[in-house]
Amino acid sequence: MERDVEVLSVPFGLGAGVSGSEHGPEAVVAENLLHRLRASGRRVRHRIIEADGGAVRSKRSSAVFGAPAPVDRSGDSGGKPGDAGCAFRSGANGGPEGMKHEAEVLAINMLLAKETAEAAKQGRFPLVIGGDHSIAIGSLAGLASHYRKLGVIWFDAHADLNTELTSPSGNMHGIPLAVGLNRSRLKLADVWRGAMPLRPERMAIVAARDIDPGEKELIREAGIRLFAMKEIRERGIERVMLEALHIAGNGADGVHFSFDIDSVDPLEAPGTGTPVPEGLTSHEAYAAFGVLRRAGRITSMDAVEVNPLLDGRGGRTAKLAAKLIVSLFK
Ligand SMILES: NC(=[NH2+])NCCC[C@H](N)C(=O)O
Ligand SMILES: [Mn+2]
Ligand SMILES: [Mn+2]
Repeated sequence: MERDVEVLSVPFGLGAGVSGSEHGPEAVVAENLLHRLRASGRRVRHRIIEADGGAVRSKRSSAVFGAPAPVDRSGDSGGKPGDAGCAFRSGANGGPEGMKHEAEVLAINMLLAKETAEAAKQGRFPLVIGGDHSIAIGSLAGLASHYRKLGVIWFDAHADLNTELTSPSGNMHGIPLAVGLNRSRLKLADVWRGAMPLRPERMAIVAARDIDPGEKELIREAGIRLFAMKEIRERGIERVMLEALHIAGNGADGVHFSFDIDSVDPLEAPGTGTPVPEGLTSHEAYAAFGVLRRAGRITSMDAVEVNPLLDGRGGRTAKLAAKLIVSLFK
């Protein structure tokens, strides 16, 4: 039986270094998303998850902490230790480890975790539309309380495996997968009680090509399977996806698909805050989604990091994201 879809819009962007991803859900849903999902024969329900009546979404650090506005880091993958930008690490903008907007990220994710846990429990398919990728913390926390053996397929130009100690940027969207593994100071169960930490053996990262030193070390040490662009080009995305499914689905009672739009090449998906060249073509992305749809193993999904403010006129990145999402269901 096809599951009903619970679309959870999360207009939250404070986990990213640049603003705009908080407008992602509106732009993606505006592409007739709900109607197109219903046309796939599913029952679809849509809810918007906001902390603080939504006030938090527009507040950046100056307003929240009374501290100076963040300096321009010219994309948040910069700021290697020793850079001037690293003043952030101990600056007034972050928490104890220099992470930015940690309290807001925790608050929104506690709300979201409740929703993904409840939807999964009711047998629905939680489809979380972000927002920056820090909201995957809440998705994972809720899902990992219902599914005791959750597998994860992580589509991303990045590994999102930094911890509060290794993050070069202080941006919370760089750490969600480390939180899922309970490798960070913030633990999955702090977000939603009863959440089981993810197992690295049931994790596959696809299309990552901008990985920080601390993340590389964690990938190596934990033995996480990473499908780099080189391997994708050599073997083809279909074969890679079958193996990714095999890994994530191994003994799993649920498989979460976390889709960061920056996995796709910026030539085709420019509307995102941390673009990295040499990514997937849209054709490869469709092929990947096709493999996932046919396998029928995916039980929940995030679609994150669409930034309409960087998308130019026409909103091609939001359009692509919506089309890809729909292709997972029909
Ligand atoms: N979800 C994302 N787009 N994450 C980008 C992370 C970039 C970089 N690795 C950092 O930790 O800041
Ligand atoms: Mn990401
Ligand atoms: Mn990314």
